[in-house]
Amino acid sequence: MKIAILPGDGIGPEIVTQAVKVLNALGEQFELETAPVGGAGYEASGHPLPDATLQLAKDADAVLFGAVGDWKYDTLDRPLRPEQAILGLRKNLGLFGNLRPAILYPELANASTLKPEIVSGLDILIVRELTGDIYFGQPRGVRECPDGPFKGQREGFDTMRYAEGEIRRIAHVAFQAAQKRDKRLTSVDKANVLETFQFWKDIVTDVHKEYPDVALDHMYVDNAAMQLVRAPKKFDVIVTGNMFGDILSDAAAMLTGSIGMLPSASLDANNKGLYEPSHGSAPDIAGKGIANPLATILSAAMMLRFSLNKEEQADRIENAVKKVLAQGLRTADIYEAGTTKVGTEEMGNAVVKALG
Ligand SMILES: NC(=O)C1=CN([C@@H]2O[C@H](COP(=O)(O)OP(=O)(O)OC[C@H]3O[C@@H](n4cnc5c(N)ncnc54)[C@H](O)[C@@H]3O)[C@@H](O)[C@H]2O)C=CC1
Ligand SMILES: CC(C)CC(=O)C(=O)O
Ligand SMILES: [Mg+2]
Repeated sequence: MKIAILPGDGIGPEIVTQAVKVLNALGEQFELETAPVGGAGYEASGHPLPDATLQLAKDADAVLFGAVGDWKYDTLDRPLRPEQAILGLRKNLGLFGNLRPAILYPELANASTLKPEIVSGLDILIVRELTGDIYFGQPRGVRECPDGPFKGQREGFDTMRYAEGEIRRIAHVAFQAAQKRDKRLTSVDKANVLETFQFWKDIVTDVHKEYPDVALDHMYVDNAAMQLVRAPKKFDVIVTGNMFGDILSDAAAMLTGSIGMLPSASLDANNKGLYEPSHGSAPDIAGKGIANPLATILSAAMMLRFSLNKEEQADRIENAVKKVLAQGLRTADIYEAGTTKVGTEEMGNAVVKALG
């Protein structure tokens, strides 16, 4: 089985190194091939998603991705900016289904900024559409404002759009995920304001007819943001568009103690996938050896489960993560008094040791 390893920028290489160590300790015969991506791709060959990196990702059975981006690239033309690499991989590989499970491990109940009684036992799944919406809609750019009080001035604009088929396929992913859980699905939209999301709501409602065993409700995204911090355990599965899912999943990350705990799977129609932590390249802590590698290690577990058909090995990794947390080991982002603060590498080593 071939796995493309794309560490990227910032803390990307630090956390991916730990996940690779864990994969190598499983005793499986994986073929791992590493390639530059993001700012590292730009430095290596003048493009954030070099042709060879994209080809490797296409040829592999799965992709393990770190993170891309650094402030120093923010003035480059947009097509050359590191973030285009992850957007390009998602689009080129057809990875429309993004699963972001927000699970609070009992040992981290006090690491969350919310009261333990609000978050303990939390286990929700955010299903984010990943290849459409305003992140990809055309046209976009900066132009001369054609009308209104600011006519003649420059204006920035983007296009929000969703095709029926795009909504249907992510709705099926979400309903099927809900069927395997508590059979409750909340579709998050902004149908009270946006045409795109009234359409979204109508299509999700139509797809629901095929899943009568799942209870569907609809919620506006502003209310969903509030409910996520007010009573997050009321959710089971959330399905939403690309931008709302991006924002809500960062909020959900804090319910689990830290964004360094939130893994993700980005899947195509055949469960081929890219696996990455939900966070970015964290330039503020890059190179310090303090980043939490657990979201990446847990993403590797999702890779084993969803794309490589190695359920038992996925369980081994997840159990090892539970074990190190029970041992009291914490990176700085989840540290609290009475626990043992460890760095990125020590945390990775502890997970390897706990594999059993
Ligand atoms: N998929 C990707 O590659 C993504 C890339 N980005 C890029 O990452 C760069 C930084 O973006 P930010 O908005 O700062 O978001 P970020 O997620 O990188 O960091 C936000 C905050 O969370 C902390 N953090 C993130 N991951 C952590 C970890 N594993 N352990 C401990 N603390 C962690 C950071 O130190 C920072 O204070 C930007 O260039 C952005 O475009 C952002 C999100 C996703
Ligand atoms: C480049 C961004 C769209 C990445 C991001 O924030 C995410 O996928 O969560
Ligand atoms: Mg994000």
